[in-house]
Amino acid sequence: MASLVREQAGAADLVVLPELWTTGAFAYEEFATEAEPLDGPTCEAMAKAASDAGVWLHAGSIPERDPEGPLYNTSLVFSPSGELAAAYRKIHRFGFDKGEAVLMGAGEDLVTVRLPDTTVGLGTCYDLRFPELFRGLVDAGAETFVLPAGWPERRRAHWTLLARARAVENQAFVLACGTAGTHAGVPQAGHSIVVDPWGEVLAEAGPGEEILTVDFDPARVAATREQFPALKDRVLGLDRPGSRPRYRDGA
Ligand SMILES: NC(=O)CCC(=O)C(=O)O
Repeated sequence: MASLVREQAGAADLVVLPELWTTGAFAYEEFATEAEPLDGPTCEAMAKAASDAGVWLHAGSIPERDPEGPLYNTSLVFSPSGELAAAYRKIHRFGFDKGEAVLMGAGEDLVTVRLPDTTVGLGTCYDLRFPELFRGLVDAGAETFVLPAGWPERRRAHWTLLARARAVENQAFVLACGTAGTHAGVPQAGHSIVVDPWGEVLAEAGPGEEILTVDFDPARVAATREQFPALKDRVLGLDRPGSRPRYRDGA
């Protein structure tokens, strides 16, 4: 993975990797054996790859071992000088009563990170189904969402639909990077996708392993929000701390 990142030197400003690529999102038995702390060998290698390539690197997520807590599914962002600029512990764990949902702890913090031209809000895979997370990230200043995933092929229609929905409703870019191949018997969707703030798909990968390259202008977020200021018309603020929605039955 580090050599693939290094190949982007001079070609990309930001490189994005998928979810749990050291194990596979469905290789549950490997989470504990492969988990490592945020100063472990994978983070070290990714920090070095980012600085060697001189790129911002969203290094996807890894199983994080917190010496004082449970495992977490943690996404990592490194600056071009190899600093860990952000770590996001996945809030919505997938699996219902098994897998990640029982093997990992839930993150509690919404995380944004300022890149030179855009503020990035972080989400991971299953998080894509929870619009309130992304609205919270918008309230924290996010203009671009970066979302590593290990999304199964059998729900690929949801992947595309939800990536576009999160882009349209938040008037933000969505950069969603998915694993390809088959992990622990689960065929992966691939189809990494980049959606613009109007909901149009700027680029989409195929089902296999691929490097998807896209040029986008972060200034389009402010322009879209100004030209079609729907975000200003939010009324209920159900997701705002202290808000008091009123519910009543019938007339
Ligand atoms: N790794 C995941 O979070 C999988 C999510 C998924 O399969 C779904 O939302 O569907």
